[in-house]
Amino acid sequence: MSFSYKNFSKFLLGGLSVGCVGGYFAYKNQNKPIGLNTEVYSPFTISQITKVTPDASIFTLTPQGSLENMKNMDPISKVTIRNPDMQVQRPYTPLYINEDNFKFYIRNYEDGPVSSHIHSKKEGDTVELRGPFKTTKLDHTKFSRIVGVVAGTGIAPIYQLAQNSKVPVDIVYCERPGQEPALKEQLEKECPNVRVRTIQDRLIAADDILKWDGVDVPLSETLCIICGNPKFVATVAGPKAEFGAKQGPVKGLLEDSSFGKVWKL
Ligand SMILES: Cc1cc2nc3c(=O)[nH]c(=O)nc-3n(C[C@H](O)[C@H](O)[C@H](O)COP(=O)(O)OP(=O)(O)OC[C@H]3O[C@@H](n4cnc5c(N)ncnc54)[C@H](O)[C@@H]3O)c2cc1C
Repeated sequence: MSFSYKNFSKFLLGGLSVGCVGGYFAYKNQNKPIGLNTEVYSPFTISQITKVTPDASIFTLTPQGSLENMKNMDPISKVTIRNPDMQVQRPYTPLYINEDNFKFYIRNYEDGPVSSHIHSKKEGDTVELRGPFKTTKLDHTKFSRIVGVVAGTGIAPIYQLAQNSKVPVDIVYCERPGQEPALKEQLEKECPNVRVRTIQDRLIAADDILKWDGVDVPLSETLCIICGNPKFVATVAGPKAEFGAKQGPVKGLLEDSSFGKVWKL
């Protein structure tokens, strides 16, 4: 078979087209952000901001790159968000995992470099995320009931866990007087296994955590998770050890409780 000039031109043209199309996609992919990953920060668009309290909002963040690492996450997972101007990062807990976007409940601290950075943004703006990371090595699946003792945005990790747990979850939710216990009704509506007890106008007591009606799971099979600022955690279960992820001994209100495990987040 002779290979004419005409055939050769067709061959060359075909090759060039394939090369161009391949090159275009390679170029396009090269410029597309890689999506959520643990190594580098990746851009997310703020697709919605919903004000929940005067100083806290729910931010819906949509990845500008691949959705791949948004799936198959285990509770409790977190990501870090950074303020690129100051090179400061902080952990945040998505309320829902394994979705196409993240919803975060974030409180604004005026002197806080990362929370104020996020709150300075408007819908359509970009923030940078890295993750996902496991928040704790605790295996919650070993327990037949979970009690969450939370303050303020400490509701976020328990919210995520409750969404992904089939066992009963009883939550003691402490908020400042006059401050709306955000997400309470939403959580109870979405999760029939969840009950929320709110404490706003007084200090939390041991009975608030221990005494619930209609419980048939012994405390020895119950996991108690505490999440809030360090002072709150110390009041309920004693301070966490200062270095590393060490729990420190159980003190405070739960010192004499017989929970199967007490875990400070
Ligand atoms: C595992 C994990 C998950 C978290 N998830 C969330 C989340 O989903 N939503 C959320 O809003 N926050 C969450 N946080 C807290 C968050 O990481 C930051 O600490 C918080 O947003 C403040 O960061 P910042 O850089 O703005 O201020 P910082 O520089 O950290 O602090 C600024 C000021 O605010 C005070 N402050 C900071 N945090 C608290 C607090 N919790 N209570 C009282 N005073 C405080 C500090 O004492 C300081 O005066 C989480 C923390 C951890 C460890």
